[in-house]
Amino acid sequence: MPCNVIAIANQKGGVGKTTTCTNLGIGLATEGMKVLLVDCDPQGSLTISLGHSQPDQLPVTLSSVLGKTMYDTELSPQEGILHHSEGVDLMPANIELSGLEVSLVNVMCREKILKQYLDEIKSGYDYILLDCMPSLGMLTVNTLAAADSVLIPVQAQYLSAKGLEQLLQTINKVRNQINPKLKIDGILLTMVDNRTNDAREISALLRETYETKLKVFNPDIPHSVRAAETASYGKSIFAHDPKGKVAEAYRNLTKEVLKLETQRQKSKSDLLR
Ligand SMILES: Nc1ncnc2c1ncn2[C@@H]1O[C@H](COP(=O)(O)OP(=O)(O)OP(=O)(O)O)[C@@H](O)[C@H]1O
Repeated sequence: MPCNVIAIANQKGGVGKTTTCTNLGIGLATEGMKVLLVDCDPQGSLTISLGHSQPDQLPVTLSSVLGKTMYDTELSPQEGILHHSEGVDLMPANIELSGLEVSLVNVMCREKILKQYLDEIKSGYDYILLDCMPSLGMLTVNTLAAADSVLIPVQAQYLSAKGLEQLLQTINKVRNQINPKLKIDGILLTMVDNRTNDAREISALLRETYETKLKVFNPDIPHSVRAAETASYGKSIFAHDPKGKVAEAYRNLTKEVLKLETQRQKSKSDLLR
């Protein structure tokens, strides 16, 4: 199976990108996939969520390996990659990534530095998930240029829905100018509290607005205090609350994502016939 690179993106902060990256990644690893999670956010939330509470003390991070890629310095394939007890690999990040984003501006092929790096290591993985930062800057453009597809977590709130249009425009631009094969896997509604009318209405509105053009994953990810706790324990929802509704929702998402790949492989082989 070829490696699938999925960017988990939304320029709005706090919508569940890191939580989705962690739980989808560990979900895929539980299904036997070889998975690398890449923290593409200088806040280092994914790195912290996977148990590295002091990302600034890590000797090698995404900024170091991208720096080496930029200046054609030799890089060993496993350099800086950490292993998590639940079966996924992690390329961590810390605040140094902000500095790297600034220096990207003066580099040739600046949109494709992350892609160049991933092309070197992707043969060892079935899935690489990119946890994007909450912006549409050069790092996010790098993730979209490197990805085969984008998965968009959206919190069921009015303002999240507005920001989605901007993100879809950026994805279109990247598709037209840099990465014509970029697909959208779908929108994932997160932190849905079905006890409130507001959340139910917005959730229904988002489905109504986008379901004709894009996949909206079913079911939503419910809101749960247990899910909010996982980052501080450095583990997934499957380890922290295996029988809870959020674990079940992320298990379903994992199955949906695997199904998408099977469908793509099938349509490719149908085309070749
Ligand atoms: N299903 C959920 N129920 C309750 N809280 C959640 C859920 N999913 C995520 N959270 C919490 O919401 C907050 C934001 O989630 P997360 O960090 O995954 O978002 P993000 O989009 O990656 O944020 P940023 O844009 O800052 O990187 C975190 O405190 C997280 O623990």
